[in-house]
Amino acid sequence: MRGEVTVCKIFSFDAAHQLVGHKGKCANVHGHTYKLEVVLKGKPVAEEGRSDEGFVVDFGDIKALVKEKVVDRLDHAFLAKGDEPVLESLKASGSKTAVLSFRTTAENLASYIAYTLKTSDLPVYSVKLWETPTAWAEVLAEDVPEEGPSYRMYGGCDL
Ligand SMILES: Nc1nc2c(c(=O)[nH]1)N=C([C@H](O)[C@H](O)COP(=O)(O)OP(=O)(O)OP(=O)(O)O)CN2
Ligand SMILES: [Zn+2]
Repeated sequence: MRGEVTVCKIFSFDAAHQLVGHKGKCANVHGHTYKLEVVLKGKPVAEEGRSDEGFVVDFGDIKALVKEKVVDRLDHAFLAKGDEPVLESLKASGSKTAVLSFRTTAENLASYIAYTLKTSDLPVYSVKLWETPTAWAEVLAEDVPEEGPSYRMYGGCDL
């Protein structure tokens, strides 16, 4: 739309996961330093003299919300679907886990993050999640179904 601007805030978090049943090495428990790019789109605030004059959303406010809703929940956690053999022993030992109910692919995680932020009052345009320095998944907010990503139809989420 005319006058709109996209802005982006970038985050990073470390997490472990396991793709049970994967044909290759990702069937092992392993970790990633994920990079998360959150892109927002809107018209910059026009009112003169406001603290947020000229901002789409204050980068500091984006940071606080994305940290609270996403990063702090996933950082240094074992990201689980729920069927990983190692999950119960990790929980029993007090390790941080995030049981998401979906297979923890980059695609599903990006969809989960896009839905979480879209339903948190941010004018989200897109979410790009880098799983490795050479592989990412991107979800446009307009492509997230109203009822949420399909995993919500067959499972809950403890976050
Ligand atoms: N479409 C997807 N394919 C794969 C995913 C995924 O989430 N979506 N995930 C994995 C593994 O979890 C892991 O990310 C391995 O990915 P890969 O790119 O194969 O990792 P490498 O370390 O081999 O990367 P290089 O940069 O090529 O060394 C697997 N597939
Ligand atoms: Zn992986």
